Amino acid sequence: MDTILDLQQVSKIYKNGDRSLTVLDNINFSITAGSTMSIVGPSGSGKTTLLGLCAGLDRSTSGTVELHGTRLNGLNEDQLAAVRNLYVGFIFQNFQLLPTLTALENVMVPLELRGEKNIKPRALDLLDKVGLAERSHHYPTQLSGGEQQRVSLARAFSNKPQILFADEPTGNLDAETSEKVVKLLFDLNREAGTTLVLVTHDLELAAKTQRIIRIKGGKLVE
Ligand SMILES: Nc1ncnc2c1ncn2[C@@H]1O[C@H](COP(=O)(O)OP(=O)(O)OP(=O)(O)O)[C@@H](O)[C@H]1O
Repeated sequence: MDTILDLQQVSKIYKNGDRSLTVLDNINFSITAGSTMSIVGPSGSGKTTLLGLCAGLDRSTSGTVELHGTRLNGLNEDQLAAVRNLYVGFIFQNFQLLPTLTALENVMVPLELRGEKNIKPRALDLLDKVGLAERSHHYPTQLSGGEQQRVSLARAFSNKPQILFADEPTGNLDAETSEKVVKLLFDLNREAGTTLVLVTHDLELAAKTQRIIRIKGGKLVE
């Protein structure tokens, strides 16, 4: 089986003046391509930080992170962004849609960044997939939390990611919308073979993934 993500002795220390906070302490794990995994643990235990390091959004203080065979340590910002554009989708806890762009334009951004052509119909297709084609011209503030989350999913899908990281994908959603979003995520895994890595407090959702790792006090307890 191919490994898509490998972490060796990864630590993260935040420095604030002369104070330092060790958030992650010697984390080791790897993920098989096409599999599903959840990261669980108490609030403040470092789950979001870990997800950011895995996705190349942030850098570890020590240790190595290898994504799709590329060692992220040592890459400059442009190289990191290129790796993210090629392989990674990310769904943020608070959606992080661009407020001055419509739903459609938000979904078009990764396609533009990849230099692809004929992107409008493709972005519309993706919005249709998440049930929002009719709201494509709405701005984020005109959409409910669940709708914004689905735009954020469509945007992440538009990258055709090899690996999708989702931080609390159901955190702000009602039960019905949450079910729809979870179905979309697992459909993507089944149909496109996208590796899923979820951070969640929802143990029912975590139990749907093939593997669960627990972070506690910055350490991994599997
Ligand atoms: N940029 C930063 N600078 C300094 N400290 C940070 C930074 N980002 C996170 N932290 C601290 O790191 C710790 C872990 O935060 P993180 O968001 O990774 O935890 P979490 O497990 O995802 O929490 P939650 O479940 O509440 O979202 C917290 O104590 C947080 O205050």
